[in-house]
Amino acid sequence: MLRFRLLRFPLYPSNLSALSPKHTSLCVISLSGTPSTKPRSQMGSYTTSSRSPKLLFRQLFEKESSTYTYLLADASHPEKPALLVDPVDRTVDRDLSLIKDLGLKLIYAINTHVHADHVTGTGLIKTKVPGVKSIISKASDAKADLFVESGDKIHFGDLFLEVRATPGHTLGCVTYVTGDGPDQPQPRMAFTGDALLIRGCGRTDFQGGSSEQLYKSVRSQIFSLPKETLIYPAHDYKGFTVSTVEEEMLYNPRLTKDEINWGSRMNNGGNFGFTVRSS
Ligand SMILES: N[C@@H](CCC(=O)N[C@@H](CSS)C(=O)NCC(=O)O)C(=O)O
Repeated sequence: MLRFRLLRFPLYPSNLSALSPKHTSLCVISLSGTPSTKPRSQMGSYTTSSRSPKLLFRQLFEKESSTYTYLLADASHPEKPALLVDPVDRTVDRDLSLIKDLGLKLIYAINTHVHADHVTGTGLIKTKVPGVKSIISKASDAKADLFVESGDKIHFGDLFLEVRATPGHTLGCVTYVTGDGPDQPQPRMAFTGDALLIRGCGRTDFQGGSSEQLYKSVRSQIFSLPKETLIYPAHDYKGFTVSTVEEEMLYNPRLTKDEINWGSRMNNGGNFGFTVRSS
């Protein structure tokens, strides 16, 4: 069975021994407090669903790791080609059953990064659905059938995802963004993995993590998208499902900080308006 290399980290906090020495002194951050002082009237009134005559879209949740898996398909294409973003092994049967019910043809199982908190369902899917190709970034140094890098496009029917490199949580993190064009979903949708979470971001204390890189990635590759772009993260721990670029630019308590304040605070568990627990 095909598995990515770094995958079987036990859940926190017992995984610390599996990580590099730098992790053991790291703080665990939990959220509290008000994220922003900016008035809500600054924000446009954007929809939180995407419109496309072609796209079939489902957001699926795995509760033990609080992970979102996303199903996208071109429902107007005769073969209804589909892909899964960040499938989890525990929920593969559920996801494949849904795909069968909807009459879709799964062609790709793709990952935004090598997940430290759960096992990707990609390998299991490949044993259950012959012909499915796994995809991950070249920079992740993981195993897969196909490797992508910034600027690549992943086509499914008439639709496609664009690849944007967003390292920082891990070296190989990428964000997949729905295409820009007449037949593509509007607003665009960004599957940000752990680079950008709703009102948060991925931790940077894992091997290959870099707070400086994460800050630059989010600013240059995600916040540069149209403001109405929908943000779909790989995890949510607070019950959120979707956000927009504009909402996160205004209210994300971490990414609204300037760069100088960001780096040292992220690395040292400093005050982002969060309660910080040192381990
Ligand atoms: N903060 C989470 C704990 C789980 C966790 O650390 N999740 C990772 C993504 S999976 S590797 C993460 O980056 N979380 C963001 C963070 O700020 O910790 C929780 O609240 O349960």
